[in-house]
Amino acid sequence: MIQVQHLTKIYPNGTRGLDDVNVDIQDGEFVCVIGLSGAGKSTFLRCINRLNDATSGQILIDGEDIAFAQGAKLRSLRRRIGFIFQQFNLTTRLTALENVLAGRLGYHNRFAGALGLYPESDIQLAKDALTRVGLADRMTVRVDQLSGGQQQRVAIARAVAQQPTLILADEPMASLDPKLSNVIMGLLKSFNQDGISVLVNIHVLELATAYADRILGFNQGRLVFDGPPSALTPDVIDRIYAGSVADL
Ligand SMILES: Nc1ncnc2c1ncn2[C@@H]1O[C@H](COP(=O)(O)OP(=O)(O)OP(=O)(O)O)[C@@H](O)[C@H]1O
Repeated sequence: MIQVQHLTKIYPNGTRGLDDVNVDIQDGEFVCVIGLSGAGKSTFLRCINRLNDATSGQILIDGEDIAFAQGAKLRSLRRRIGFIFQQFNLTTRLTALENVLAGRLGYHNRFAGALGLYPESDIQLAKDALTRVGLADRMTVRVDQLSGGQQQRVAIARAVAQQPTLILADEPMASLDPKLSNVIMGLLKSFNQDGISVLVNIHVLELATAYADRILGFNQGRLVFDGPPSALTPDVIDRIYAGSVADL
C-alpha cells in the first residue's frame, strides 16, 4: 500500500509541481493519472520512486517512508518499484536480455552486475519476462535494432524482472504509434492481474477509462479528482482540464 500525505514539491525556480497531495493506493490497483501538460503527473510519479525529491510530506510504501529515506533503506524501497519511461531509457548498445538483467542490479552489488555476473536464476527470470512481453525471439538482439514498440516492451520486461510490488509508467505510449497503445496498456494490465500495482501517467482519456480501476486527476499540482472512470462526468473532466497549457 502507498500512502501519500501532504506531498508538496516546489522546484528551485519556485514552481509548485505538487501542492499538498493526499492519496492512498491499495495493493493491486490499476491507477491512471490524468491532467493537462504541466499538471504535475510526472512530478508525482518521480517523487514516489525518488527520481525527484519532495519538498515536504510523506510517501509511505507498506508503512516505510521513501520521501526522505537514504542509503540502504532507499535502495531497498526502490527495488520494490519498477519505472517505465516515455523514452524507454534502455542501454542501446546492449541486448534485450542484458537490459532486462539490469532490472536485477538492485539485488546484487554493482561490480557483479557490471561484469555480467548474474546468477542463473536471474537469467531465467529475465528470459521469462521477455517471453511474457512477446520478445522470446529477440533476446540477443541489441536494443537499437528493435522498433520503438519492442524497446518499450523490453523496458516493461526490465521493470517486471525487478519483481516489484509497484510499477510506475510515465507516458509509456507517448513516443509510440497510437496503435501500440493498447499493446502496452494490455501488458501492464496483465502484470497488474498478477498482483503488481500499476500507476500510469496518460494523455489519452479514452485509454485511461478503458484500463483503469481508478483515475487521479491533477490540475496545477493539486489532486482535483480521485474516483472510478464511471465518475468522470463532463463537469469533472472540465475541472481536471481547466486552464490552458499556456497558463501553466
Ligand atoms: N526541473 C524542473 N524545474 C522547474 N519546474 C519544473 C521542473 N520539472 C517540472 N517543472 C514544472 O512543474 C510543473 C509540473 O510538471 P510535470 O512535468 O510534473 O507535469 P506533467 O503533468 O507531467 O506534464 P507533461 O504531461 O507535459 O509531462 C510544471 O509547471 C513544470 O513546468
